Amino acid sequence: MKNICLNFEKALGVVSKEQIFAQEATVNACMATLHEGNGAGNDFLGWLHLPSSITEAELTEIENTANILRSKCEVVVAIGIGGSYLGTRAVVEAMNNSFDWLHTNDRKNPILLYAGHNIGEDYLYELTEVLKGKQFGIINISKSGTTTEPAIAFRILKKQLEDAVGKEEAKHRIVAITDARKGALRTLADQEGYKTFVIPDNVGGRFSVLTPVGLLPIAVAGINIRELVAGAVAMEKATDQSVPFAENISAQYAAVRNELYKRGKKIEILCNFHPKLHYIGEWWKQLYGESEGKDGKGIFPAAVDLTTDLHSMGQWIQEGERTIYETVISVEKANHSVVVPTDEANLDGLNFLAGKHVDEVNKMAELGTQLAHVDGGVPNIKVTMPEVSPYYIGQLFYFFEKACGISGYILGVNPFNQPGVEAYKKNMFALLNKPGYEKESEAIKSRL
Ligand SMILES: O=P(O)(O)OC[C@H]1O[C@H](O)[C@H](O)[C@@H](O)[C@@H]1O
Repeated sequence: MKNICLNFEKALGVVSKEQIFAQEATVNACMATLHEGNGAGNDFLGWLHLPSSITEAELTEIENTANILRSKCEVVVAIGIGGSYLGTRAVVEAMNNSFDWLHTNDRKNPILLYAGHNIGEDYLYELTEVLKGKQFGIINISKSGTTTEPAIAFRILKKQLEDAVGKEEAKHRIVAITDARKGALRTLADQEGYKTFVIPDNVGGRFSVLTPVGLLPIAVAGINIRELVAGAVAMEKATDQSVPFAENISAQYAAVRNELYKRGKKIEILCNFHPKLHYIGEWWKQLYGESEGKDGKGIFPAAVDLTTDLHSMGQWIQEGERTIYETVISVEKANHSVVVPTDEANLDGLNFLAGKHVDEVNKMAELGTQLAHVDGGVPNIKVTMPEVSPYYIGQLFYFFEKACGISGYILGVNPFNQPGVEAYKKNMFALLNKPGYEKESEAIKSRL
């Protein structure tokens, strides 16, 4: 098996190779801080050796539970937000057929739907409507067990399920993934007798995709979680502390992005030329946004789908403020084959493409875009994955996680907390008159 690889040749100019390699000692020190566990947020380092510590028994238990849900349900709703949602969706959207829900006959896998990642009344109405008359189950995922969005969705869907199949059967169709001891979801799950999986204390939400948080719903969708984990294990080895800087892609990516940041490149745009990787970008935005955006610092993580967004954001990227750089996820080969047909009339003038694979056209768009953006003053980093498969997505996850830990330490922040997320929650509870928020309610209302 190959590994994903990193190429930053086209990021050079604003910063030189020598300047990047001059960071080797700093990067190695940050890597050591991670591995020795003596830096900020060191109680959240469970992800570091997570892939290689997943046991056969854990995988089997997850697969067995997935099989129960798969045998009982046409639809499974994964409830969760942020780290309890994005990794699953990233894998499922990348691996499932893009028109999955239209494949209604002889389905091998239940349809996976999502809830709890917004507070949309219309979304929840439409979801509850579509579930009427369907055999469905629920995976309720919340590390803290107290997050409002998933809690509201669960309250609604739990009732619907119990009304449809009775309380007893509902218990067999609900799985909770939460803290071992704390939180409202833990209390509820224990009281109701749901099957539960634990999110380890030392794994933060945005680093949790390779725990049952991601593995259970991904397995329910019929995707091979063993390959996903195997890919992550391979990358855990390839980016280990023992691997020198010159060969360590996570170390290099962390160094390059910080060197660009120091030189005024404040925004990183993760680009894909593969529409099915859209949610990889969403997952990556949470990983880097929550890890680095604090203390008045941090690269702003943005993401675009190309060529789609070349027809909307392309102008800005080419000629807007020169504070951006790009990291392109490049997929070497497509999983399927579609060839551009010949057309006798050739009214669209496309016969010069006849006989070519669509992916060949896409690759030239990718190359042309890279050169145009580099010419326009946008440094370009490339992460190449041989194909879109669970194995290489597993590699990609771990590659970005490891680089994120190192990068956060280079930046001088605690990459493993997210104190800023609480501000909106506090205001929302005050505005909603949550018991215990009386003072805050009074204060916030006087500002309206
Ligand atoms: O899994 P939960 O505890 O419900 O948290 C879900 C998400 O929401 C929080 O507000 C955090 O900002 C995220 O880091 C977390 O992934």
